[in-house]
Amino acid sequence: MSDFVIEAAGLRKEFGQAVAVDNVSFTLSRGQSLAVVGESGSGKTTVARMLVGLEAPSGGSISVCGRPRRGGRVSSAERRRRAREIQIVFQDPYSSLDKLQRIGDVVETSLALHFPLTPAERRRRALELLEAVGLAERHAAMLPRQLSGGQRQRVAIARAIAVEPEVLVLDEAVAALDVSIQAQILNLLADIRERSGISYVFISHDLAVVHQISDFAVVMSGGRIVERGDTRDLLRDPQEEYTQALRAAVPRPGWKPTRRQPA
Ligand SMILES: Nc1ncnc2c1ncn2[C@@H]1O[C@H](COP(=O)(O)OP(=O)(O)OP(=O)(O)O)[C@@H](O)[C@H]1O
Repeated sequence: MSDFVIEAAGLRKEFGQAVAVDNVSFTLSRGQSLAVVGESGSGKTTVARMLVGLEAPSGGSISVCGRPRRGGRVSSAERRRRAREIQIVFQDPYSSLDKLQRIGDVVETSLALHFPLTPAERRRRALELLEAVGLAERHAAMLPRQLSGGQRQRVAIARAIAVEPEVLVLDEAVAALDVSIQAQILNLLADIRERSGISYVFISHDLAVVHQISDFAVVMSGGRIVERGDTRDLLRDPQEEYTQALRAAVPRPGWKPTRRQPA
């Protein structure tokens, strides 16, 4: 069996006349964390959406866990199987959480789709998962609007890891959070990876964040990969002007964070 959990080869996506992604190839090994980095409009989100099947490639191929992903209609059993392989967490979990669904039920619904558990077992597992992302039992009874942006992002992560996927794609998953909350979520993700051996594809425009979470990075500009390598090397010694410019935006010691708008 292939050691790669993701093999993307020659990926391309056209929207009408516009080419959003052009000849993008990379692999991800089990337990690794790969960053896809680039400025706004570089094609990162389109790559993420193709990986999880939300967008069909115009060209190229994607294999997840050694199985080629083909477009077209898929059975619900196949959809469930794919969900066990790869999950995604978006920038703003609020829009992907049902506003009327209590937090405990969000996680339980995810479990119910994938595991034959009794209601009591499911409840227990949901509480364990919430605890694993730093939420308490009392949060289970709350609605999304009663939580902070950082707490909502924890719920989205709990819902995704409930499925025990091989790969988690995080699309600007900490971009809307305060710097201190970002750090908490990044630590949480690092813990989860260490405990479970999950692999990450971490999509971000922010090299400072990427530095903390990924082993390898690909740098995208205008839909193409312009540079790739070990994240530390890329940050220390970027070869491409574009990467150098991205790096220039990384905070240095003494830099004072400006508060971002909460999600
Ligand atoms: N559904 C769509 N229809 C038409 N054009 C699209 C669509 N989705 C993305 N694009 C275009 O494809 C290009 C890449 O967009 P994409 O969202 O992948 O970039 P990005 O690097 O993730 O940027 P951002 O961080 O701002 O989302 C952009 O020019 C965008 O306008």
